Amino acid sequence: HHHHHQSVGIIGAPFSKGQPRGGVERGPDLIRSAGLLQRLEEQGCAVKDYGNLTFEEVVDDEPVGRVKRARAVGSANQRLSEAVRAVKKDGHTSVMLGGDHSLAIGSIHGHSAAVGELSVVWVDAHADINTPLTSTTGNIHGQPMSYLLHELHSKIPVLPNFSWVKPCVSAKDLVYIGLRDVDPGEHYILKLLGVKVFSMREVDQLGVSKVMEQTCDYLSAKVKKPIHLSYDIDAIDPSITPATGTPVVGGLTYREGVYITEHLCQTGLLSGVDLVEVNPLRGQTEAEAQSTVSTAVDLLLGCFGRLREGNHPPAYALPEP
Ligand SMILES: N[C@@H](CSCCS(N)(=O)=O)C(=O)O
Ligand SMILES: [Mn+2]
Ligand SMILES: [Mn+2]
Ligand SMILES: [Mn+2]
Repeated sequence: HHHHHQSVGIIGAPFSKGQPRGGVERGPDLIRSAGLLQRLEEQGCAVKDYGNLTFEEVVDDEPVGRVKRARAVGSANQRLSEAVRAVKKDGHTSVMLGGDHSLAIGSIHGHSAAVGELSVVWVDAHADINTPLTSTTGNIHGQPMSYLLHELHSKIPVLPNFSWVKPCVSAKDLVYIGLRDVDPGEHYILKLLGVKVFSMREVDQLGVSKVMEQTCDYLSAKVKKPIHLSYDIDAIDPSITPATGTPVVGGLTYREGVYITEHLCQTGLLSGVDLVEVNPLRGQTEAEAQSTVSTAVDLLLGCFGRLREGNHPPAYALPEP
C-alpha cells in the first residue's frame, strides 16, 4: 500500500447565482484543467473526483425583499450540502471548487452534518456576513455566514428554498483573515458577536506567521474541532489574482496566501476546504485568468502537504548504479 498524506474528495460546484457576474461557474473545470488532481496525487494524496454538481433551473426567481435569486441559491446549496456530507462520510477531506461564495452555505452545512461542531477559518477580503436585511446589494455571496451562525438565527427572515438550512457554527468558532472591505452592518455584527478578526491591518502588524499562530491557539483554546477553511480567491491581492468578481486592493501576497494553507495543513485538523470566486471573465487578459487559476491550485496544494522546500514520496529511494 502507499502512504497517503490525505484522502481528498473533490466536488465541483459550477454555480454563479449568489452574485450577478457570469463566468464564476467556470471555476471548477478551470482549476481541474490546471492540473489540481494530478499535482495532489504527485504529492502523495489519494484523490477522488466526485465530478460537478448539476443545479436545477429555477424560473421566476424574483427578489424576496432585497434578496436576489434566493430560490436558485437555496436549491443549489441544499444539493451541495448533501454532496459534502456524503464526501465526508466516505472519509475524505472535502474540497469544494466554486462557484461563488454563497456555496459556503451548503459546504459548511454538509460538513457539519457529517462531523458535528467545527471551526471555520474564513480567508477573504470580505466578511460575507450580511443578513438578508443588512445586505445593500441583495447578492447572497455577501451573506453566507449569516445563515450558518447560531447567534444570528433570529435575524434571518424566511426565504424560499432555505428552510432546510439549520445554523451550525458558533461565533466563537469563527476566525476571519484578510478583511479589508467590510460593510457597516457586518462590522456591527462582528463586534456584537465578538468574532475573531485578523484584518489586513493585523496581517501587516503581526505578520502572517503570528496571525496563524494566534488563529490556531484561539481555535484550539477549548476543544480542538475539525477545521473548515473557506478560501475566497479575492483574499489575495488583485495584482496576483485579478480574475474575480469583487477585487479589493491591499490584499495578501502569494506567499502569505500559501503560508496560511501550509500552516493549516500541519495542524492535521483540516477537514473541509472551499476555493471560490475564481472568474476568468473578470480578468482583462488570458494571462490574468491563468495567474488567478494557478494561484488557486497552489493554495489548495498547500492545504494537502505541498511545501515550498520541496517534497518527495514516502517510498522514495535513490536509484542504485
Ligand atoms: N459586502 C458586499 C460585497 S460581498 C463580496 C462577496 S465575496 N464572496 O467575498 O466575493 C455585499 O454584501 O454584497
Ligand atoms: Mn506503509
Ligand atoms: Mn471576497
Ligand atoms: Mn467571499
